[in-house]
Amino acid sequence: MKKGQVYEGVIDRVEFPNHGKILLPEEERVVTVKNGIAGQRVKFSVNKVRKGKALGRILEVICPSDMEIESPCPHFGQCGGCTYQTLPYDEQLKLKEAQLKEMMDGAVTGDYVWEGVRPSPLKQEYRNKMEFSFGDEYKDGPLALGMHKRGSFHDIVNVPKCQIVDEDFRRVLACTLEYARESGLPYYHRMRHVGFFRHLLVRKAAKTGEILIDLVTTGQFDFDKDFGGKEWTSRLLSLSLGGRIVGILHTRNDSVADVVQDEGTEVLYGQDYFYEELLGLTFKITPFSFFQTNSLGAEVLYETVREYIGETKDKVIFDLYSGTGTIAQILAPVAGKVTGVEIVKEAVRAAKENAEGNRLSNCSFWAGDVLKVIDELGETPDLIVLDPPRDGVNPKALRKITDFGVERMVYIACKPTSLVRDLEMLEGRGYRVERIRGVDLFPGTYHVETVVMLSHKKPDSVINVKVEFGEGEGKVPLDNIAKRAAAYKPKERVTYKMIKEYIEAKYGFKVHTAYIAEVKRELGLPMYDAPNAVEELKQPRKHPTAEKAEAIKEALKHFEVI
Ligand SMILES: C[S@@+](CC[C@H](N)C(=O)[O-])C[C@H]1O[C@@H](n2cnc3c(N)ncnc32)[C@H](O)[C@@H]1O
Repeated sequence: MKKGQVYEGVIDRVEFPNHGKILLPEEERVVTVKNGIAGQRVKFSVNKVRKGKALGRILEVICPSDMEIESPCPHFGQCGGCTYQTLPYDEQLKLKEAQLKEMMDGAVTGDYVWEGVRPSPLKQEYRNKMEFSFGDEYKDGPLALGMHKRGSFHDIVNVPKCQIVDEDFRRVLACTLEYARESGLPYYHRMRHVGFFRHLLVRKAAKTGEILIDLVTTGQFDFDKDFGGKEWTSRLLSLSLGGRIVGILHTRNDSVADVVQDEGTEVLYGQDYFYEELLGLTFKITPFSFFQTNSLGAEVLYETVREYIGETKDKVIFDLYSGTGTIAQILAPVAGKVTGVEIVKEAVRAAKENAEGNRLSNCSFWAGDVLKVIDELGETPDLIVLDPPRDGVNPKALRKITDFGVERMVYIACKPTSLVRDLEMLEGRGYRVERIRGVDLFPGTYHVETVVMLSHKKPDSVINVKVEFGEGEGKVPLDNIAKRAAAYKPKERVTYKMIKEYIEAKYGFKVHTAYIAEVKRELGLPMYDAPNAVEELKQPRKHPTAEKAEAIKEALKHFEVI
């Protein structure tokens, strides 16, 4: 088998997140392809070959799987947003259940109660937030506004009929694209760093119907004179929508990174926030703070948290990685006190305002990194809820969290592979997994939320053992203890900085963080995203030279990462 060769085969199964496995017995290989469905006969090309494994790319689906239906979305296949639009929803759930259960069975050592995956109340039109990108529809235009094409970091596909958002999103999208095309201004080219249009952020609350719209551009053209921001605003306001526009904003972003970054936001109409309701409470949401993107699904998720945390009367609860304070406020009415910790200041401000608005006086919120802030809180929790970003919890922070020794913890994970890593440490530190339930907040895609209830193991009985240390019969030599302690000492997390410094000292050249990330990704190692990255990273990946890739691998070996 060689790189570039084309084969045909049937996808045997799909492993999390979207890795289809094709068995080729004549080649004695399993080829992994992305975004397929079990049972599909596909034509694929081989991209990489390594020992018994190979990576391929689907070129064509020759015969669909028996399970498949016609996609409700006409953009499916071209658009990089969804993976499973042609799978009936109950099959999507079965797939997520099987994948999640397999991962959890592999990660948890004892018995636990597996509670399946709860469906999203809405299968389509469920998102309350969408971040559309500007680009070229074809190589030389015209201007497009939509999603990244599947497998591409550059090309944009227009998605006027996107099915995971409702008609209001589609109308705002169409109106903005039409107006942007009329203006004749260019989109911001991420490689050449020239141009104007970058992203369109649309948020709409499922319960209140309030809509917030934010156009993100560079400062390379004048927003009023060249683009005509006022005219765009009045066109939006004249749209006939099911919901109500409460704010239209313009955010300037001249940074090179291809994520939405706020370098100054101007309110063109109304206000720079909107309100959403969850489980009877009201939340003020600002443009850049985290809020679950499926409001009705979030209610199912938070109900699970409330059920898993158990008896909370008079208890002190820590809500770590608290975002706009949703979980803290949902638990506060039945708890003694809840303390939230969140790194984004804007989210913390919103959380405090929200708690006031919801008349909850037993919540407090602290801005900062969980790793540092929990040392400064000056209180000890009885129960802990953890809802970390995609990378999971920093191992040093997890150590401190487990040091509290609370009786029960609830861990919410949006990336099960990070959860698997953290469960190993939690079990190693005396926690036992009691219950696990998935909640599907992202129909049509491979993403799934996982909620885990953990309890601290308490001894059933205590036996007193007398041990004498020293040399001689019946005594335990002291150096044996030191050796065993060294073997159990947890490894320190290896940082990008350490790898860079090692390589510079040994090889005399510098390596970019993105190169290290690329090599780690290639090796299938866990990745640590930027804490505040907005959803998916859309920057083109950087590829190191062979020499640098080898140096990085050697450094990873040196630090015992591989
Ligand atoms: C998955 S969200 C959970 C938010 C919230 N629990 C909710 O349901 O809306 C994770 C949150 O962790 C925050 N975060 C990321 N790294 C952090 C850190 N080191 N310390 C504190 N918060 C962090 C992010 O800004 C984000 O708001």
